[in-house]
Amino acid sequence: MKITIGSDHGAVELKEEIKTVLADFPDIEVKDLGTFGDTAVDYPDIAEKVCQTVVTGEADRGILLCGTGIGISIAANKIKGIRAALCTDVYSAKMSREHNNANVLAMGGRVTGFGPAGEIVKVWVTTEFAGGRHARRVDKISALEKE
Ligand SMILES: O=C(CO)[C@H](O)[C@H](O)COP(=O)(O)O
Repeated sequence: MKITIGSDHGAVELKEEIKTVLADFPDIEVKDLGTFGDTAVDYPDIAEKVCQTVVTGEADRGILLCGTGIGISIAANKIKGIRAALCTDVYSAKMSREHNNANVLAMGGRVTGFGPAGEIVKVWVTTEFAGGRHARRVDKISALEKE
């Protein structure tokens, strides 16, 4: 699985931690689109860069981080084809895959600690979409993009 990751300046350290967690998954290839330092950047720009790789198929999924995860998930969900889930707990992360087929995981570097974030990422990358009744609902989300 190819995963593109990106953060604003509010979550650079969490991004590094998540890359360490994902390094334990031999089948996962991670591409980091930044940011890489303390200099402030605007989270919609990062959301756009990462989400473009998902909608074009260059990446299978994306992980987006900002201070709270809120702004970057709002921005991501403006992009057609993106289903970004802001997660602060393992159960939501699991359901975001199983029920919502989320193709982007968002978290907040100023909200979620390294330990919980690692557990969230692990379950998010290993949980498959359940389909069935959930597919009908996800299709209805896609239909909303056309309205
Ligand atoms: O969480 C965020 C968006 O939801 C951003 O990381 C946050 O707004 C950045 O703030 P600042 O420029 O004060 O570091």
